[in-house]
Amino acid sequence: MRYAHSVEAVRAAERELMARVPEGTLMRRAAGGLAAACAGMLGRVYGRRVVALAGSGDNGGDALYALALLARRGAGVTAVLLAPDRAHAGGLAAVRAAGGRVIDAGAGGGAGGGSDGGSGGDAADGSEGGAAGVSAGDAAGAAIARADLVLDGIVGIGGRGGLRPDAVRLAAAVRASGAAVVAVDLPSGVDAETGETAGEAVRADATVTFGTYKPGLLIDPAAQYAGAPRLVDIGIGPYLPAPVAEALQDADVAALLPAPTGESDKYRRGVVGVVAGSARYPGAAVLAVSGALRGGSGAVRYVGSAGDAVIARFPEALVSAGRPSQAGRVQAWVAGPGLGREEDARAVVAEVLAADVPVLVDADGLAVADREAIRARRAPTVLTPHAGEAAALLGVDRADVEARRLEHVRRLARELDAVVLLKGSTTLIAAPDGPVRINSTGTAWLSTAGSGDVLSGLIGSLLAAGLGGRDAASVGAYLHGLAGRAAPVPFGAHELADRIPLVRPEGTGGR
Ligand SMILES: NC(=O)C1=CN([C@@H]2O[C@H](COP(=O)(O)OP(=O)(O)OC[C@H]3O[C@@H](n4cnc5c(N)ncnc54)[C@H](OP(=O)(O)O)[C@@H]3O)[C@@H](O)[C@H]2O)[C@@H](O)CC1
Ligand SMILES: Nc1ncnc2c1ncn2[C@@H]1O[C@H](COP(=O)(O)OP(=O)(O)O)[C@@H](O)[C@H]1O
Ligand SMILES: [K+]
Repeated sequence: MRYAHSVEAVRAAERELMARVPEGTLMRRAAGGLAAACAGMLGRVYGRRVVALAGSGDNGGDALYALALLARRGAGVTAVLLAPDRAHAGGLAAVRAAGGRVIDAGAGGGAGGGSDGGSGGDAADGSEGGAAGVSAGDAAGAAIARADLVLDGIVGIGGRGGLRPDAVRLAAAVRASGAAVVAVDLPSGVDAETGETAGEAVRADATVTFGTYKPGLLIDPAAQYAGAPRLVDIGIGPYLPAPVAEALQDADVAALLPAPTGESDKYRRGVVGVVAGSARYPGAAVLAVSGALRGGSGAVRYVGSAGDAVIARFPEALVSAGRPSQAGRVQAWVAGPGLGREEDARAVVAEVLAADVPVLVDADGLAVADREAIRARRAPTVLTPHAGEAAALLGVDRADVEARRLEHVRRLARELDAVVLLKGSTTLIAAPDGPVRINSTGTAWLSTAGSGDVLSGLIGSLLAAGLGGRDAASVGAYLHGLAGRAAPVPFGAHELADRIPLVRPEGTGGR
């Protein structure tokens, strides 16, 4: 599991630990881990050109100390200072002592700002290159253009608002160069708490973060800027409170996935009931059933008007045309995909919500479900809106939900006293309490008609197999995302379910 904590929690834990260890210990640990990660990315350190962009805070300090460590291993290093007067004194001294070159980001030419600290060797010599989008006289731009690796230490968890003009210019130069980019703690310009970006931000290939993940590293759009996130343990773990967000990894999913045992029969494995499709949208029924058949429950019961289409595609489905309450044994229901919003749809959704078993409501089901009926339920309830559906449920604009997804998914979960899975490029899963689960296994190719129907069937099947609401929703989103990545592109939603067995993490399968 990846755990993420708020900036406030990180700062408090840092204070607790700092009171117990010699001064500078945490930054030394952070910089050591950072330098090791950079060395790993470079492969060979000796003779490579490394540039650190250093802001005036501790984030810049981390970058400078790491740069000094790389210089000691033979890299030619250049520190680009955004605020030379306020640069981290210890970090700067370390770079100078290691023979690194120091330049001022704002200087118009040469090794400007009077802070030239000597050359770190041939590889870092400051000849002025012609970087794309960077003026020929710009020493910082030239160093960035020639770099093998750039460390982004402009700003970390102390960042406020969008990047300032100097930083914006450097972020653009970094993007134009072919250098690998490692963000220090966070890509500069992204919001640590929410994953929002205000204007320009640094685009990293990897982010080395300290102590714990920050929610913004795991949530889009910031997650797209972070590249591969890596955690360096600096010892604050024992002082951190419960996380605000978390993300399942393969091992967590493998441990949660249901698999039959010697004593299993189809009823013990769980029967999932699917109420979906209509004369107008029979395909939604087929797609939801396709997902349900791949979740690991023992049987799929379809109830509705699209039984012929379902059975033609999936002969193993148990099909009936009557009411959900007369359909026979069901351990969890999925209601809503393609159901329409007529009176009849309202009635069957109400019937399903009245059942004392786990229920997932999606799509049209969300439009016709009675809020009080949802709130009154005792068995787990999972709602799976996309941003537009969540906006309708909350009575806000879709754009508001999209801009502040974390806030809105939490609010909806509390208002409806249910597990809410908010779909999108990163999928967020919130229960009324506890950490929000973040899933980013998906791909933009999943934005294809009907892919949400497959997801709802899959999650319903996991509910029927016995997973709780939060686990079923997050495991379902995880597998659905991986299935999208495994499918040849472009794909149709009907191709997704067959990929699910191929992407189940190792260690499961019940064999
Ligand atoms: N917590 C921990 O456990 C540990 C934390 N560690 C490290 O400390 C980092 C936090 O350091 P921090 O508190 O000094 O803040 P930081 O991120 O450097 O930013 C402040 C500076 O940025 C500036 N600035 C602000 N906004 C800006 C913008 N939009 N665009 C441009 N500039 C902007 C702001 O300028 P000012 O407003 O003062 O003019 C100020 O100078 C953390 O991320 C981690 O790397 C590790 O060493 C080990 C343990
Ligand atoms: N850009 C994206 N990146 C990753 N996944 C996405 C992206 N856009 C949509 N998805 C996923 O695709 C699915 C779309 O579901 P939904 O909006 O309900 O579509 P439909 O109603 O057509 O089935 C969701 O699982 C969602 O998280
Ligand atoms: K940074």
